[in-house]
Amino acid sequence: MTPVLQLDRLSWSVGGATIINEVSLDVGEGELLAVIGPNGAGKTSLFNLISGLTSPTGGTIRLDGHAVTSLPPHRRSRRGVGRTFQSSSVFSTMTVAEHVELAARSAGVRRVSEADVRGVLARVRLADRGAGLAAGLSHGDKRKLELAMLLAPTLAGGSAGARLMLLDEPMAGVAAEETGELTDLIRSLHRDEGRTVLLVEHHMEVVLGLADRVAVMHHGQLLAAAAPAEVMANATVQQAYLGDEL
Ligand SMILES: Nc1ncnc2c1ncn2[C@@H]1O[C@H](COP(=O)(O)OP(=O)(O)OP(=O)(O)O)[C@@H](O)[C@H]1O
Repeated sequence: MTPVLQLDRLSWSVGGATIINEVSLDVGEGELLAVIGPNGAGKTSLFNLISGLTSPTGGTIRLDGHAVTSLPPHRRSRRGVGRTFQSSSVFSTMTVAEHVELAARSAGVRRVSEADVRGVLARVRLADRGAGLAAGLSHGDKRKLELAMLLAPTLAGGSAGARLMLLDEPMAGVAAEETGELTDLIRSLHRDEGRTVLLVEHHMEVVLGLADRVAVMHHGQLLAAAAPAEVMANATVQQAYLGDEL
């Protein structure tokens, strides 16, 4: 089967520095791949390249076998690439439901009913929070809202929403007691709905609890991509972490 995502010698240099250095990686349909690595390894930069926020200076990106290397972010989003960011990005003056509606409309959905919005919010366990301001949500619930926004294109029979979800540190800023539920939610989007997930995460218990495979970045290079246990036992990976005193 053609991988959902294929990176071939992907590189990105800026101001004379090579930030991403010839990364080649295939991600299969329905796979949950965690991307780990010390601070500054290039994880977010890799997400920026895959989502189209930045353009590579070398190599290619394929989605479902088709080159998307030079497509702008909104065209990739229409092909099912959805992304969340390291810091949660909600609008303080908008309600929770309005966020979902906005995400649906910007994905081209014309008619958005209250029931549709409630359905998406229920999917992320925020069913009773729609009328409240997003600013009033806990960090964990803001993260759930961001996931709801990735699912929003499903409204009114639109597309299936993000099939390839790029989640950049979804546990950042989330209270310890909320991480379990958020982890369950990500697992269910992956296992129950078959969505392909790339996850950048520093919490190793979350990575080990979720990932089918772990990719390790270091100084812009891909050190390893393998089953979690294999990666943890890899001497080069251990050296990369110890060397950076993580
Ligand atoms: N636009 C840019 N211009 C110059 N350097 C950049 C730019 N974006 C990122 N970098 C540098 O590239 C390197 C990788 O950054 P990136 O944010 O991708 O790392 P990361 O692995 O996501 O780190 P963290 O775990 O701290 O979030 C860092 O040294 C960063 O300073």
